[in-house]
Formats: sequence, structure tokens, C-alpha cells
Amino acid sequence: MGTQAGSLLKTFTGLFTRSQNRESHPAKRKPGRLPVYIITGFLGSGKTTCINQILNSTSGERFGVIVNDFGSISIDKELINGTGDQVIALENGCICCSLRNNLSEAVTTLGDSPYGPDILVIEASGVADPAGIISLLENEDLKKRVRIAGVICLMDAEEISSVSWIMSHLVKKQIRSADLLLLNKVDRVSESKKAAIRKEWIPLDMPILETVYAAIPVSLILGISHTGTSDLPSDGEHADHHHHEDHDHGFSTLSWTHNSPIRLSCLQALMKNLPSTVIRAKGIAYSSEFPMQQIIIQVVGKRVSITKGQPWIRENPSTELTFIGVGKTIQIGEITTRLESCLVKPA
Ligand SMILES: Nc1nc2c(ncn2[C@@H]2O[C@H](COP(=O)(O)OP(=O)(O)OP(=O)(O)O)[C@@H](O)[C@H]2O)c(=O)[nH]1
Repeated sequence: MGTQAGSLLKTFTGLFTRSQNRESHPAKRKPGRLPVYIITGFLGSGKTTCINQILNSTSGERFGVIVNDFGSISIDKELINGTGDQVIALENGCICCSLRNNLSEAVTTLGDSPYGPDILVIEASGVADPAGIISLLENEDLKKRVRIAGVICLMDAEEISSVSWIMSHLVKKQIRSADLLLLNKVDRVSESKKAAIRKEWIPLDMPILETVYAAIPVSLILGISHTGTSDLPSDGEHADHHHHEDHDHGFSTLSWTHNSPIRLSCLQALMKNLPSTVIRAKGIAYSSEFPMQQIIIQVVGKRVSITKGQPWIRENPSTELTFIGVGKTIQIGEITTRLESCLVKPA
């Protein structure tokens, strides 16, 4: 496991500006297998934020992105700062198991696309075991075209201590798969909490950086060397079996869309009082208060963030929300009823 970062512990807080010359970059791919970076980490740890940092960098590289939402609607596609030909979204399942074929197709499609990325970045869903993705990319068909250049795992410094036993098993798998760990959201925790996390979660030999909003120089990511991890299952079918089990028994989702405007104050109150089984919610709201622009909803654990996003581009805006919970049910009926009560009814 080697990286330019070594095991340096450092905090980067700078935000990067959007690439200025992406359009003028010629569509010419570098020779050889396409390097792929896998971004993993538990729900809400900052994977999408990390990918936006990469896309906003001025490194001059041409990035293709595959995002995976566990829920049946793709929220991440809306939240990624990439263009349509640059991003493929896979939803309603996990690319480490049920969507493996879709991932394989997406890698091939992006690799062969006229856009011609130099580098592919894959955002795993927060409940993915990266072993399934790694084994897929290393299978006979894909390994002729792509090589795994690095696996980066984001850890949510604020939430990691609250994960249940069943979730901690998955988080440990994500950590063990990584070539570089990012202990993210360190703006939310004290020095003593960081020390406790390092002691409990981080193997001594693992390179780790502390980050705020996943801000690290792209050159550092590109400097990672992927060495693989000996204790990850390499057999795709074997990995598949376990992933299905994890997903069926561990998590459930609710995806909800509606094209009537929704009252933001009501939605905010709802998000602040979700059933305790819900550990992640996110989406875009079409609000009655700000009908001209998207409202970004983010809930990680008990922390709720509601911010203004881009102006609506599509003609028929709608609210699209995904909720992820532990267990077989996340009180879908109750959440749906409460969401419907927030809608502005036609007069
Ligand atoms: N305070 C703080 N918030 C952060 C930081 N990084 C990310 N966030 C916020 O955490 C929330 C979740 O971030 P995402 O990047 O969407 O997380 P994710 O891992 O892609 O989430 P999933 O794909 O749903 O698993 C968003 O509201 C981010 O703005 C950080 O370093 N500090």
C-alpha cells in the first residue's frame, strides 16, 4: 500500500475552482488501460463531495464519472458537477452486486465514448462492499481495458462512532479495501474524538489524511498506487453472495417523487424528525417558497442541511427524495403520509 501521502496526517480546507479548460482539452485518450479510481465510504461520508472536488480541480485531466445510488432514483447525478456525456448514473441497487452487469456496461460505454476520459472515477453507493467492484474490474473482460489505479475510502468523523454492529462490519470492509483513507468532516469533531477514531477504526499501516469537505489536491489522488488487499474475496460469485445478504438484511430504501410544490418549512420539520431507523436522506426539492431554483436536502444521521442549488433547467420541476434506513422497513407509510401533507394542494 503506497502513496505520495505516506501516512502523513494533514488537513486540507481549500476549495478548488472549476476546471477552466475542460472544453478546450482535446478528446484524445492516453495510450494504455484506462485508470479507474474507486471512491467508497459509508452513507453520507462525503463521496459525492470528493468527486466534485476532483471535477472542479484544474488538473487538466479529463474525468469520466460513474455514480451509484442505492435508491431507485439517482440523486447523485443531479449533485455531481459534471456534464451529461461525462457522467453515468446507475440506480436502484448496488454496483457491487445486483448492478454488476450495468457497471461493466457503463465502464465500457464511458471508456469508448467520444468524450474520451483520461481517468474514470467510480462512486460506490454508501452500502457497497468494494470487493465486488474490485473483482468485477479485475475480471478477464474488463482488465484488458481498465486498471484499478486507487481505492479511496471516506470516513465520516462525525458519524462513524454511531454505526451499529452490522453496519460497522461493512464500514470495516470499506476501510480495508482502501489505498488511501480520508477522515472527512474533521471540522465537526474534537481532537480527542479524532484520536479515538484512529485508535478504534484505522489499521496502523494505512495512509490517512484528515479532510474538510473532502478537499485534497488531485495530484495526491493521482499519486496513489493500488496494491490490492489480500483478505478481500477475489471470486465474484462468492462476493456476490455476501453482498446480497448484507443488502437484504441490512438496509431498505424509500424513493419519493412529486411534481406539486412542497412547503420547505414543513419538509424541514419532517427531516428533523425522521424515524430513528432512517440514517440517510437526500434529494432535490421543488419548493413553494423558492420555485425557481432547486433546493438540496441532505440528512446524515441527525444532521439536516437544506441549501439553495442551481436554477431549474427542466420544464417540469419535481421533488425527488431518497431515504435509506436500517432494517427491513423504514416506516414508508408514515414518511409518505407526512411528505404528502407538506405538498401545496391546488386551490
Ligand atoms: N461539515 C461538513 N460537511 C460535509 C463534509 N463533507 C461533506 N459534507 C456534507 O455531508 C453531506 C453528505 O455528503 P455527500 O458528499 O453527499 O456524501 P456521500 O458519501 O456522497 O453520500 P451517499 O452517496 O448518500 O452515501 C452533504 O451535506 C455534504 O455537504 C465536511 O467535511 N464537513
